[in-house]
Amino acid sequence: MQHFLSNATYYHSARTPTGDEDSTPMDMWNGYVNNDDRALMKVIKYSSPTSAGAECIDPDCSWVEQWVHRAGPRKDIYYEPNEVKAAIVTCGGLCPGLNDVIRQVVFTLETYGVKNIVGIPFGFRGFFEKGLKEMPLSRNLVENINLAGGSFLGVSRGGPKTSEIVDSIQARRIDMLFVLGGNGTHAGANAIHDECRKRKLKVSVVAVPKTIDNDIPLMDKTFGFDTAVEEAQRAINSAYIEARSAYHGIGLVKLMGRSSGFIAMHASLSSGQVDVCLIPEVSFALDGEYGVLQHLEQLIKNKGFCVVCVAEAAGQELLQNSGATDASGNAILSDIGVHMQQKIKTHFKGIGVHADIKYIDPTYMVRACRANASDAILCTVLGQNAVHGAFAGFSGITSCICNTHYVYLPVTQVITAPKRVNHKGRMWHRCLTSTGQPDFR
Ligand SMILES: Nc1ncnc2c1ncn2[C@@H]1O[C@H](COP(=O)(O)OP(=O)(O)OP(=O)(O)O)[C@@H](O)[C@H]1O
Ligand SMILES: O=P(O)(O)OC[C@H]1O[C@](O)(CO)[C@@H](O)[C@@H]1O
Ligand SMILES: [Mg+2]
Repeated sequence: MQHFLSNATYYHSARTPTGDEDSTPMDMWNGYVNNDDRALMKVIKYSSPTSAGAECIDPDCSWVEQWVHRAGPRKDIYYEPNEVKAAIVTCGGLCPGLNDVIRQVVFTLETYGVKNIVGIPFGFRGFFEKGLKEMPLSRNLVENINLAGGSFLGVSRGGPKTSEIVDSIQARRIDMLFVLGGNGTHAGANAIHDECRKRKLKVSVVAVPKTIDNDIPLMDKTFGFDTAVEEAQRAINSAYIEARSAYHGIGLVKLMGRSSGFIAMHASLSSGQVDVCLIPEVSFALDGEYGVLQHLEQLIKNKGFCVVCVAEAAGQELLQNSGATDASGNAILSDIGVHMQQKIKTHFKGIGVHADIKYIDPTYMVRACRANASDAILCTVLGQNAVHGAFAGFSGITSCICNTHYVYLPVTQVITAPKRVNHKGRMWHRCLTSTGQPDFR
């Protein structure tokens, strides 16, 4: 999908180099990314599949180069900016940085010369629900939205069928659709892209990977994850202070993560205050000689207090499952935090040892805040690159960071399955070294 219509005017003349900055002759340097530029996805050569965290394509783990499109502005662009109508939609749950991305998408579109920019309110529902009107967007309007958390456009789960969304895209004459969301949203974006191709519509569908869960494969991280970890750390710190100050204090913190334990693992690592970290990727027993409760008993005996961090999806096999799903079809989890709180209380009562349990569930607090510095920068780059990708004529891509480089990945590649913590990987083992916890099996 790359038939170039015009030359890009993305760069301001003030940014054109004077010729002094480097040795590239003035007439050759243009500051644009070449269409054939690629980034290497993986840089470690594992000599054996038994190496810690090895990700091998072949059984013998031979080196396979995987190149991906480098993101950034192209000299030749596919659309006439003044004819473009661009729309932005934010789907799924909230995530720090949504407003930063919306803002950068608007800024970058305007820099290209796009005048018709709209926001679709409340996720994919905004394409369908009567009474939800598209919101005209401009630099002036979005100038300060990054100062607050949430989504300026609103979010939602569930919503219309793909064909209805594409009917709406067609009726609204949208040329570029920027879709901000997690794995569900990416599946939605892919379905929209496919339907547009089927109908031979010239629409660029470009996603930006958002989720505090960090569960989208192939990329270093999703925006919002760092901020969520930082906020989660505050909850752990409070649990630590409460536990440390109480006689036989046990601080218990439950952290979000629908199907993966990245937030729990990273917050445990970064806080350095956690004695036991439980994630869904590693099964554990609560009862018995090698169970968590026995270990807590030892911790209380030996150091007088302890802190436990449990991911919300951990230990689901120990609980009754209602089978219920949310509007997007995601399973509704049973509450492992409350379950553990009760189990710990009962256990210590049963052995006649005093224990003071302080349970903290920060829930939405880790994601309803504004982006921290590192996420704000990531959002800025991903948002700008999303627009460059659309102008380059790409569709069905996501703007992300791989192996520290900014790239475009085909959406189809990132919706295969949610990324999960590798229990044989170095990071999980670092976490175990830090907490000092044994295997609970
Ligand atoms: N397989 C799918 N095909 C088409 N649309 C989908 C699919 N899965 C989810 N969606 C749509 O994508 C939107 C967001 O999905 P979902 O609620 O799962 O959030 P998400 O993008 O995974 O973000 P979060 O990380 O917050 O859960 C919803 O409106 C949902 O209807
Ligand atoms: O926003 P809701 O529907 O309450 O969903 C909560 C879920 O969303 C997330 O915050 C992001 O996927 C998960 O960590 C959590 O399980
Ligand atoms: Mg999801």
